[in-house]
Amino acid sequence: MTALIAPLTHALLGPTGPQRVRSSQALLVMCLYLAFALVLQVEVRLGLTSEGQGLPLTLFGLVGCLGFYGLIRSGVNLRMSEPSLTRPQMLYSMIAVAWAFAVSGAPRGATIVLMQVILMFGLFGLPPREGRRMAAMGFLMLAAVIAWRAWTLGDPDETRLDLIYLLYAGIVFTGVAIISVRLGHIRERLRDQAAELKLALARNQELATRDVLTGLTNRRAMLEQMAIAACEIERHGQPLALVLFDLDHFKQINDSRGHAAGDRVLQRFGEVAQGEIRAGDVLARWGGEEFLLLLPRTGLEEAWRCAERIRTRLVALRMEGGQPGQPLTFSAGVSSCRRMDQLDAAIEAADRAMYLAKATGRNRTELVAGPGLAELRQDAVA
Ligand SMILES: Nc1nc2c(ncn2[C@@H]2O[C@H](COP(=O)(O)OP(=O)(O)OP(=O)(O)O)[C@@H](O)[C@H]2O)c(=O)[nH]1
Repeated sequence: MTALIAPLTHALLGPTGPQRVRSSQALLVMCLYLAFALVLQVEVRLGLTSEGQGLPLTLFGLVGCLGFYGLIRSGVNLRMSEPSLTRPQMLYSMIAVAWAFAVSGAPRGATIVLMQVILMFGLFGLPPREGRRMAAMGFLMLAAVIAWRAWTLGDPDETRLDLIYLLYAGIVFTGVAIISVRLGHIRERLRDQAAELKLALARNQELATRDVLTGLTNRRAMLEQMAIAACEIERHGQPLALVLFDLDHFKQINDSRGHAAGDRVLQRFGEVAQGEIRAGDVLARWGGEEFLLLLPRTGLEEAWRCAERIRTRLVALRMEGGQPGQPLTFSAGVSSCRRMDQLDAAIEAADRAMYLAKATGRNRTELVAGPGLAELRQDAVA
């Protein structure tokens, strides 16, 4: 049974998404209309409405329902300024109801309820002002039909009754207009709350992924970024490189010039390094005075050059370092990773290389092992 229902639903409503919602609403309106046509037939059978007047109205409604469903199901509505077709559907239905008021005999007053149902549909799909405009239009349609009836029938009793119906319609439609204003306020509040929530989420995301002092990516977010970059290796086959920076003699900056000065140095280093890397690279504050640079699709040599570029730039700025008379410098370790499962080992290798740089005199960039380092260094100096 379910095997039958799913393709049938798909054929009737189309794939999921806004178009399916529109198709199902058009079908729902068609069902309501069929119920209305049935009641109209009962009126005809009971002799309250003439058959000659009931049939064209039934056809009018049916053509409208099928037409709107066809427009939506075929996707033609997507080329229109209002793909939901709420306004034209409402107008069409209101004309049908006004027509029903014109041709129904004694039960015509009940058609006002139908007009109300149509306006209620509009409450959800239209802005409040449009909803009010529709209510006014419904009222005017009824008034026009009543005027036409008074003109053609010339029966004062019927006209008096019609005017009473019109007054009731006025009350009902005013009520709908008031509800539309209230709904509009609720919708506005919901929109504001959704915007605030979005903002709060973005702020939370920022707090969760950024280092408060430097504004750089924090350690937790960096781990995620590295995992993503490592996954990418498997797709395009190019390695990723890591550079771990540790500012030299940083403790002495704190000790001699104070913690706030140390903070400013950390911030400044972040800015300088950030200015020297490519858009796809990620610089993170890894710990106290340690920074980790992730370079996707980059080999060891290129990463080493990048670290040296940052070092040259930093030294050129001649920021005051921890040692008296010496500029701020860093020691850095470079490593790379060619497989996802090598990522932890690559972080450790960068750490070991950084300690090697410290141990061999600071203010330098090291690789833990591997050939080519001497040549790299010579190239960099040249
Ligand atoms: N101002 C400031 N200092 C920090 C922060 N985080 C860590 N530190 C300090 O950074 C210093 C790191 O000192 P050490 O690990 O001894 O290293 P160092 O003095 O840079 O010496 P070497 O690394 O051997 O060159 C410590 O004094 C920490 O208190 C921070 O957010 N702000």
